[in-house]
Amino acid sequence: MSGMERCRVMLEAARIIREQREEIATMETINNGKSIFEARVDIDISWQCLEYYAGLAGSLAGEHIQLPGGSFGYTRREPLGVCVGIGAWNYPFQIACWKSGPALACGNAMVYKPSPFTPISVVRLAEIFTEAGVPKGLFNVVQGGAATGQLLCQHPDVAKISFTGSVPTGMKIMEMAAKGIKPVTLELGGKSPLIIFSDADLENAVKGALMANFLTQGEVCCNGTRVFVERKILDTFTKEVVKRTQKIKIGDPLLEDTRMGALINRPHLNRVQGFIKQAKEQGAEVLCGGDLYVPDDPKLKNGYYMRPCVLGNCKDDMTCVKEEIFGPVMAILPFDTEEEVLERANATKFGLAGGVFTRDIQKAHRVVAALKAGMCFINNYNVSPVELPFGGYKSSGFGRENGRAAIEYYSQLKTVCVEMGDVESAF
Ligand SMILES: NC(=O)c1ccc[n+]([C@@H]2O[C@H](COP(=O)([O-])OP(=O)(O)OC[C@H]3O[C@@H](n4cnc5c(N)ncnc54)[C@H](O)[C@@H]3O)[C@@H](O)[C@H]2O)c1
Ligand SMILES: O=CCc1c[nH]cn1
Repeated sequence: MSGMERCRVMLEAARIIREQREEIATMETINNGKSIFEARVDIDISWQCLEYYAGLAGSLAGEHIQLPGGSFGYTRREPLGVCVGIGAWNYPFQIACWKSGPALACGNAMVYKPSPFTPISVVRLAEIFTEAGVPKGLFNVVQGGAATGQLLCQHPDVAKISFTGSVPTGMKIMEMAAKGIKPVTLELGGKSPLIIFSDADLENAVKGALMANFLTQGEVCCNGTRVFVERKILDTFTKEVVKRTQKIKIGDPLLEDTRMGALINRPHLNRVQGFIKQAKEQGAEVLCGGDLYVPDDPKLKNGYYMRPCVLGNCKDDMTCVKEEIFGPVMAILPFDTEEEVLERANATKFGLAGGVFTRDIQKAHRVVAALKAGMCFINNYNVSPVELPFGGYKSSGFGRENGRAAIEYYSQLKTVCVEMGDVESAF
């Protein structure tokens, strides 16, 4: 298909998703456990992603380069072939759109493997693509776990792998990709810093800290889980954060007013609880939450719910400050100077995201320029406009999703050199 033809099909897929927003959001809530309120936002970002790449599909082009003597060259932007997408369980539908959007826009096929913990909604995406006119077999869903993922990565017909998941799995994927000389995009974990200066708008900074930590039960890769607060406002900020955290409505994720649903599964809930226990042993203070939550509704009593947790008295060398918890656990850390906080913010193996709240615009830009992270926020956190590239530095991975940048990762450039004169032979 031409770019414009692909554009039309993708726009139709985006339209169907938009039309079926409620049904898909409900499916995603059941799939993952996140609140319906949030699932709707995920679905909106998903159709916006397909719309965005539909828009780019028609304008993909190479360039013409004039050479001496009337000769010239040109480049063609060509698809890679069959791309494999492997997704995590926290944003099942959205991750599949972030991968399939640019992949299909560039003319590739995709075989997608969702996490076995959230197998459902991606199947609906495949059906929607077919309804929209995507040729049969162009977007395929294969269910399974690690073994299936390995088979896909090692398959000789696979041209590219795009992976979203943990750092340890990312390493394995990269090894397999290396053996097949396959390009790979790795969207991995994080332990991102959020820096709150004393001149920040306190109301926005508090809202930002909650957005940075408690969406999707805290199971968000780019969460700003290390909240550095300038000492002058530590007490006021902490009190306000704790007050609002305690008000978060936990429970049945399908209810309209629920803002925090259930964690993904029992082992993960136990793991998160283990981090909190260890934090206490290492001297952190639980300022609120951290315990299990049992909803009144008897049918939910065995659900994987916990109260969102704010940890005070944290030190940089504590496990809860160094490791990705991937649950609703915020660590608050005081700081005194810009120089000091930057050094501490960057002292991590991860580099996915970072944020700063301040009214001083020069300071804001200076700080984000110094942060070693791929996705930085000024005076907000965890918004995901599809127009902006997203991806990590350091162990958080490489390659970018979203924005024009993703086109580079789903296409290859062919150069054609055209001679308009005679061959000047050396022989
Ligand atoms: N950077 C991002 O955009 C982003 C987004 C969401 C989640 N994440 C990260 O994902 C992690 C949580 O997700 P998870 O627990 O599903 O991660 P995971 O690494 O356990 O699994 C991710 C996917 O990889 C598959 N997989 C597991 N082992 C494999 C192997 N050996 N070969 C091929 N595939 C394999 C899984 O079945 C799943 O589909 C967190 O670390 C989080 O930060 C990152
Ligand atoms: O979990 C990390 C951020 C994200 C959201 N959608 C896809 N990735």
